[in-house]
Amino acid sequence: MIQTPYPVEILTAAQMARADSLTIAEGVSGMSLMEKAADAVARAANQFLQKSSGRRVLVLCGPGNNGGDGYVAARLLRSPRIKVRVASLTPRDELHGDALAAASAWDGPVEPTETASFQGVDLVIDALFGAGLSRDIQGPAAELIQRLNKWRRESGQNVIAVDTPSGVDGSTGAVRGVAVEADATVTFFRLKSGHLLLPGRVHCGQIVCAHIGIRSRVLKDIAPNTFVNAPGYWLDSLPLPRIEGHKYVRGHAAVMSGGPSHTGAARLAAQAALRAGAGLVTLASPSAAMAINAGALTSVMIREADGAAGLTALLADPRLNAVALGPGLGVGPATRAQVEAALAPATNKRSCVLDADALTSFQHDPQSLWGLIGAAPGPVVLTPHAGEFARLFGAKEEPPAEAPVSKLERARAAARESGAIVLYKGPDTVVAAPDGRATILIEASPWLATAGSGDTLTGIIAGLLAQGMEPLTAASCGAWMHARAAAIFGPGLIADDIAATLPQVWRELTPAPT
Ligand SMILES: NC(=O)C1=CN([C@@H]2O[C@H](COP(=O)(O)OP(=O)(O)OC[C@H]3O[C@@H](n4cnc5c(N)ncnc54)[C@H](O)[C@@H]3O)[C@@H](O)[C@H]2O)[C@@H](O)CC1
Ligand SMILES: [K+]
Repeated sequence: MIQTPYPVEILTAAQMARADSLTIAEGVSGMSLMEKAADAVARAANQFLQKSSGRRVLVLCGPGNNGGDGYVAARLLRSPRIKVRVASLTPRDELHGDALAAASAWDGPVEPTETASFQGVDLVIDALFGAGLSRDIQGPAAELIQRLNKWRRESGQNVIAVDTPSGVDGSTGAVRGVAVEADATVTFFRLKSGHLLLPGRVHCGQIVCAHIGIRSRVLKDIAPNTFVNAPGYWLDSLPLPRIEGHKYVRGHAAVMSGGPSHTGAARLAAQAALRAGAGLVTLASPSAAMAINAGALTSVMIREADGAAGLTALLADPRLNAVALGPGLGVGPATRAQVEAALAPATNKRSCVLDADALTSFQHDPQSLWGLIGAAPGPVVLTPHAGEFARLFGAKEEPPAEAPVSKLERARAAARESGAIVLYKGPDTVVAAPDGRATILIEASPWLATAGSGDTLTGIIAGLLAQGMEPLTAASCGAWMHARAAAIFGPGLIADDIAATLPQVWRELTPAPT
């Protein structure tokens, strides 16, 4: 069974500060948290040093408690075998609180960072800035980070970041001016959104989440609403077929096909819906494309459905409980009419996934789509990529550096505005619900950037919705399965391979028969 290496909740910097203060209020000292945090950093450093047979460590300390972690890690790491140097951005007499206490407990020399040399260093610990980063990095700190990144690239040696790579905003993943490129990042208690959102994620390298004595029960007070999109979040609600079940219990999904020269996208989606576990999948095909579609299908059923009227007639069957449309449909009024048919009020609950052309067809009038979603007979999932997202929700200009708005918050706002589950695609796919809950995908594969990959994702989600999975979980699980299949298949992947690899993903997720 696949294990998620991280706890499921994701915190903002403010929520993490609250977790700290609730813990301190329970009687745990800030210094004890710092000692444990530094111990986790020292352990990670030791692992790197063992692998590289390195012995010389340089710890770069900043002005706050992140720097404090650095001083403690330096003290814990130093041994007859391991030589540790400390360089600080700030003179010791300008430090306060736990950081000052940590610096005072370090009895070795402290160099100014301006003149600190990387010559002969095997490993650098970046303890410059963590959760307290509050503005763009400039001046001597920026020059130091540039020098560090250059040294890392040229020497091939490793960098471990404490809490976040300095310069990465822990909540948004944005680079504030310049940011450390790390091989590993050791964070504490829970991941922060900036660890998973781009570009922060790329700066983090491998992420370690260490226990430092903060109890999980503080989360009751904090009530986080962002989660790691990995099996830990949705495994319990994964629909599994039952021995006494039959195909109708597993739901019936419909996918609308485009015209004769645009049929492939819908077939990819339909195939993926079946592989995602829907009991039955029907491809709704315009009459002019029937021969082409029928000749290319086996387990997917086919029904003639011309335009919106044809779709309405098909959906009169109450057993069709999930419908997907968009891939290959074309942008324009005909597609808008089909979306209206799919979202038309009905007595049976029917989920709907809208992708690609079904979204772009509403680019000049998104309000009318929000109206349809509000009246729809069941949950609606929108799956825009960055371009479609900008067309539907406004191309929000890159935010000013003072207040970066993350992909996570943009997806959340979009879900609130549209009333739908919004799956904002990318290597850091975010899925957000109108009630504020959101997930960030942890599984990623560069091989997913291939034609038809999005059509497959649409189908997987439709297949999971057909089986009755709650929509935020269905969209999240769909995105994860899609990325996991691509990661398993790897080099040479084309969209057809994603559905073909889903059985392997299912095997990883389901308990072995006993
Ligand atoms: N009790 C706690 O709160 C714990 C905190 N821990 C560590 O403490 C860190 C947070 O500590 P702090 O809140 O002191 O914050 P930081 O140490 O991340 O940074 C705050 C300091 O950096 C300065 N600063 C912010 N942005 C700057 C910029 N762009 N250029 C130059 N200076 C800048 C601030 O003025 C302040 O002096 C965490 O990241 C973690 O490493 C850990 O020790 C675990 C326990
Ligand atoms: K750091």
